[in-house]
Amino acid sequence: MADVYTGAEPDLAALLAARPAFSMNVREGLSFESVPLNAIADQFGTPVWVYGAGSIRARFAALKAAFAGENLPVHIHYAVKANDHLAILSQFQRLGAGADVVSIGEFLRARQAGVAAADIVYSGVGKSAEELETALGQGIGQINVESAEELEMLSGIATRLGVTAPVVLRMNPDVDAGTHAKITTGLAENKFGIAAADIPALYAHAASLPGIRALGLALHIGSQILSTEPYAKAYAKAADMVRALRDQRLSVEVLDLGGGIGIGYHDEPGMNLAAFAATIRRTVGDLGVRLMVEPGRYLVGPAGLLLASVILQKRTQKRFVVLDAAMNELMRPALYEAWHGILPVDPALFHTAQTQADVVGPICESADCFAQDRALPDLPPGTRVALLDTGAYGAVMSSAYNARPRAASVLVDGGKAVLITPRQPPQDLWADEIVPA
Ligand SMILES: Cc1ncc(COP(=O)(O)O)c(C=O)c1O
Ligand SMILES: N[C@@H](CCCC[NH3+])C(=O)O
Repeated sequence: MADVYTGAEPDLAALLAARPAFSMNVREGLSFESVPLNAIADQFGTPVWVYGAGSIRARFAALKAAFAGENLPVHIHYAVKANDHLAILSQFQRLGAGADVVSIGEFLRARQAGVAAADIVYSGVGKSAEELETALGQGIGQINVESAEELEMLSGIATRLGVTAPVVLRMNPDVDAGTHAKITTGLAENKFGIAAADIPALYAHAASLPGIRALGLALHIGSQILSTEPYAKAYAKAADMVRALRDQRLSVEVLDLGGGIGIGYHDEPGMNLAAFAATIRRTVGDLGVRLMVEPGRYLVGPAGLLLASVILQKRTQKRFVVLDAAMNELMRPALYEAWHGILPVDPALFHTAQTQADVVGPICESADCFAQDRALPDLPPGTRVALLDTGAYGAVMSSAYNARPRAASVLVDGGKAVLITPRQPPQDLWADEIVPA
């Protein structure tokens, strides 16, 4: 194994060691699921999103195994918002996952990828009448209602269509998920869900409304949750609510436990899946309800990377590494000050002395910065870097800001890379714009 690379600086080596889908070879450089990233960049150009089907399968299997370890029949609904590419959705469809959607666009994407309407759950604080009508018309499996107003609207639409809407009420448990303020959803001050105090009366009302079948409760307290503690608190409140509803002789068949399972981006450990499953069993395992979860980030975050090339390095008061990828591709650092690992693809670069650098894109915003004061080797123009753990909330949040066309994406499976989105020709950016005469 003489050509396996072992000489990286500690931080780079630790990033690599913690990610089994990556390997470093002195001849081929950094590979992802056995495909050299330089070969992908040579063939498809940069910036390019790279997703790994093997990683997706392994992560789905690990989550299923954790539930099986607790003897818990929990159905997994993949949260489409994390990565809505049809190639990714069809991976989950083949694995037997349902889908969790928050717009009719996501619903139609999941349908297009072959997910049965009955296996789709629809959440969101502002579903339009048109969206609800389409979802009901296609026989959606579950609508997670987030307000009394939405419930009335849905009852009217379902009655008009002559169908029964399968409804779950989303309870806001007022629990702090201990995550970034912009991605916490289960506090009373957040816009999501229905206050716990209002649930009993609204559930009883739902059970009596025409066109509505009240199936149960849902909750989702936030994203990138790293400890089981907030889950334990929220799920205990949900269990109390199920019992209270049953005491009122209301039928509760479903409990949707939401998503939010966190991953390790830097040196923090990701969620312990066994502990998560044990928390579910302990808090809601004996309710005799159909349990479901809606993870997104956990399933796809580490299964993707953004591959970029260095345009140039410049030095003012500071050292800047300017990439051909920018905040329009990956918004998380600008939006949440999120930390993403950055690995050089060329093994020779691992040897060179590291100095502090800001890694930035070409966009005219100082927020267009992927990393500040990051210890990195010299990165000459044309060399490639991988921005790690960007399979979730990466491409889905990208924009065309600064008239930057959409980057290509590639799916790696069985040691082969296949193009799944071509790079957008720049002229497509204005192809559907109308200039009045
Ligand atoms: C209702 C709902 N379900 C599931 C998810 C998926 O979250 P995550 O990607 O953190 O698992 C979200 C996003 O936070 C959500 O709002
Ligand atoms: N977009 C967020 C997660 C939001 C989850 C959706 N409710 C992120 O990148 O971390």
